[in-house]
Amino acid sequence: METVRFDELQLDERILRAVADMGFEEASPIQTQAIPVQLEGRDIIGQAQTGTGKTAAFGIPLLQKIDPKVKKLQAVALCPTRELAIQVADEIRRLAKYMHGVKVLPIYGGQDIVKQIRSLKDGTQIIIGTPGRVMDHMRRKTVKFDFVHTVVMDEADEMLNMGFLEDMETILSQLPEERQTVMFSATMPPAILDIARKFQQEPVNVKVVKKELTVPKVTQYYYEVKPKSKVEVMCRLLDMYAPKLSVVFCNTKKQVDELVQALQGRGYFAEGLHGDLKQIQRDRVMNSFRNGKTEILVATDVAARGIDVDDVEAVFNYDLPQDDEYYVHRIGRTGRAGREGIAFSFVVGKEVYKLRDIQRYCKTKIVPQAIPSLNDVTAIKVDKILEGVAATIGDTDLSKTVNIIEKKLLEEDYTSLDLAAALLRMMMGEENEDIIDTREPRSLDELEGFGGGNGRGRGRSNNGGRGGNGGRYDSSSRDDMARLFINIGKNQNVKPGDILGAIAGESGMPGKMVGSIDMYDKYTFVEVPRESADAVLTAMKDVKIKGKNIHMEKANGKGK
Ligand SMILES: Nc1ncnc2c1ncn2[C@@H]1O[C@H](COP(=O)(O)OP(=O)(O)OP(=O)(O)O)[C@@H](O)[C@H]1O
Ligand SMILES: [Mg+2]
Repeated sequence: METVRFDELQLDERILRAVADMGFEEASPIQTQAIPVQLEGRDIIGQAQTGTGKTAAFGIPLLQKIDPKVKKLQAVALCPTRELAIQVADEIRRLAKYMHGVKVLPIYGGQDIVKQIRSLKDGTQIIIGTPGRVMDHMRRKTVKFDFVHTVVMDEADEMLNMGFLEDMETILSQLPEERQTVMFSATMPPAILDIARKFQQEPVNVKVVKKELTVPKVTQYYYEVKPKSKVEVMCRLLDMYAPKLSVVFCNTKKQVDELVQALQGRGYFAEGLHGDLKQIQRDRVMNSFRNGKTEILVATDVAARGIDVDDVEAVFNYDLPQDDEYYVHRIGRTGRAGREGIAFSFVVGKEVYKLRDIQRYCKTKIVPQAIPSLNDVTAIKVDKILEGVAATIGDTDLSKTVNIIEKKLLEEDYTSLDLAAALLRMMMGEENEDIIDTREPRSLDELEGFGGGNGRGRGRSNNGGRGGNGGRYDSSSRDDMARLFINIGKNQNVKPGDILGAIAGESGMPGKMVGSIDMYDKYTFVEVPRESADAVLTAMKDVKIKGKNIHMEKANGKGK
């Protein structure tokens, strides 16, 4: 991918200086392509892989348009989470370092609103906020949009997922019509196009995602585990790979709390982050993680999007994410700005099929790994202890200790070798029997059928762990299936059965021919045999489901 130097982008000299201070040498591909488009004033939909500098890709042109002398709100950026609002505000502040008189303010719920109002009055030109809090200020008339010329939606698709659609619509409808509207994310599901159509004018699509949605420098492994052994497996991996910082994703707040307890109990520096914590606690945890005191951040998906912490070397999917997109964002917390990273996913039983779907969606390779055996972990531990021994011999005066040992050896009838071995044994901890199955799992590419099966199904030769209950998932192999998009989902109270029923009823195709039905909040993907896809689309043209007129189209790789 062709990139340019920042000084080739016709940027304000003050921004160039700030960019140099930040240590950026070249513009990243998304920056190279998206900055000129925005400088022209065009609306834009920007898609690029995680950690490739989308913040500066919108932050730089936004700043270039700010007039520091005008002490009025000029630009609004919306983000899905508080942590992200703070981070984006920090990055824009760094970029604005030499633009004296530019004030950037993050605004989010849980923060003292009176203080916020005071700061807003103080000539703030740029706010970075969560939609809810921005709405709040709008209603109180403590923000005025008359001079706003730029609005950014960072992680626009996530704001939709979180149900911010109405808030976003209200905010956007209150902004001056003459404005630039900018959207960025690493994933752009079809639903986002509705927003674009509504609020943007002839947007330019800038897409620099390559073949795969995930970053190539992130090695992706998965482990087939039993629910009971997850904690143990995680600790083994933490010990084996010793990542500087890790982010661990769980699907529920309760699981986050439980895992944090388990890890702390085993002596790891772990802290939890989720939506039930008070803002002050969330800030404390994030700060402690950013400065390395907390080595393991255990979080729900609040930390999946946008969060940028330099030394995150590993991401764990302790629970597999519900949606394919989340996998991309979660593992994107490592391998940022060209660094390397490693991602570990745990699958229990038939979740392996879900992971196969994720692999297809990301167009990447998620490689099966055997769980490290206790012997593996012990070997690593021993190596580390012995490295420590060598270091101590190298730089400590041991003469007094040697005296103690010499004396002891004269009194006892064991050798110095026995003594060293005993000390090592004591440092290694108890020797337990390894109760975890540490054989290598099957590769995702070798799986047959559609899942719904009965657990792990080890045998490679017999039946490959497939469902085997005559269910509809068994009818064909997935490559024969076409994926269709429907613009309704869980939020409309629609169940998979409603969609299945409508398709079977309208097209006359037997329900069991329908493959997987993936429901999201606002849309659904259905698989039907490829040769029947057109007939289904025609049959479903003027159909209502649950009283709603639906629209169906081929997914064309969207969403998968
Ligand atoms: N041109 C550049 N050269 C080097 N580093 C850069 C450059 N642009 C941005 N960075 C750094 O790269 C890191 C990732 O950037 P950023 O957070 O903007 O990624 P992103 O594309 O928004 O990722 P995500 O999809 O996860 O939100 C940041 O630490 C940022 O400061
Ligand atoms: Mg980002």
